[in-house]
Amino acid sequence: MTEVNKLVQVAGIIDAAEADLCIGEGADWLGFALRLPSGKDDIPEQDAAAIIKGLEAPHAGVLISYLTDAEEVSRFCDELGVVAVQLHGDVETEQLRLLKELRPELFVLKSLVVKEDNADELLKLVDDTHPFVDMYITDTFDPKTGAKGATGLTHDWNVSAELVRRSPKPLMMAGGLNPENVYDAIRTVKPAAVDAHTGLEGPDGRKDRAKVAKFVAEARRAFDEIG
Ligand SMILES: O=C(O)c1ccccc1N[C@@H]1O[C@H](COP(=O)(O)O)[C@@H](O)[C@H]1O
Repeated sequence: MTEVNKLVQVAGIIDAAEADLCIGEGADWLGFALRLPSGKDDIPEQDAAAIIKGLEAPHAGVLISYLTDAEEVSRFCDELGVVAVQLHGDVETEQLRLLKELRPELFVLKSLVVKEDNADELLKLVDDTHPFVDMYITDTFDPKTGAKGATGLTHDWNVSAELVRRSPKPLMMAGGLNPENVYDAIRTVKPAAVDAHTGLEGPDGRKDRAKVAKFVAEARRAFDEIG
């Protein structure tokens, strides 16, 4: 697995062509959002599994999920062949503990959904869960829709920076990142990794090659500068 530092992830992969495009332009990890509460996944599970199984290290597939039950998460990760899972639901700490016990080798990312004034709540979540989490991922709450992922919205980067300073585990920064803001985001927040979904899409809803290429290049430039 890629060293989980200076890592660039692209989320919301919808088919093999898009996966090839992202890997070709230098992304490290690919995120697949599956079993979404809406019931409208962008890619069939068997297609995601086939892409994930074809990825060669250091590239890896990541399950993006709202599942909250450790055994269900573990089974689904097995079916897909992922080495990492990103948990966006309200997972109880006990389920995170159980997941680590069941699957110590599985790389677990837990989302921290930044709202207007929930920084203290997120810091407490980090305090409670960090022994069972490998990396945190920020995301942005959209108060208009109640959405907690892939909103395309940025949040207060001061909160992200505070989370990076206070968390004993590394942090992947996400939420409204795009080729134009990722350089400043990394220099301001100093995360270990970055991730983007909607900011890399063209008007057709597919990943835009030029946007992915610039996102990766700008992220690498900023990571090199922060050392
Ligand atoms: O990618 C998705 O479809 C998704 C669905 C449900 C929860 C999270 C999801 N993706 C994560 O959201 C962040 C931020 O997205 P955006 O860049 O603001 O559009 C993205 O990095 C994914 O990890």
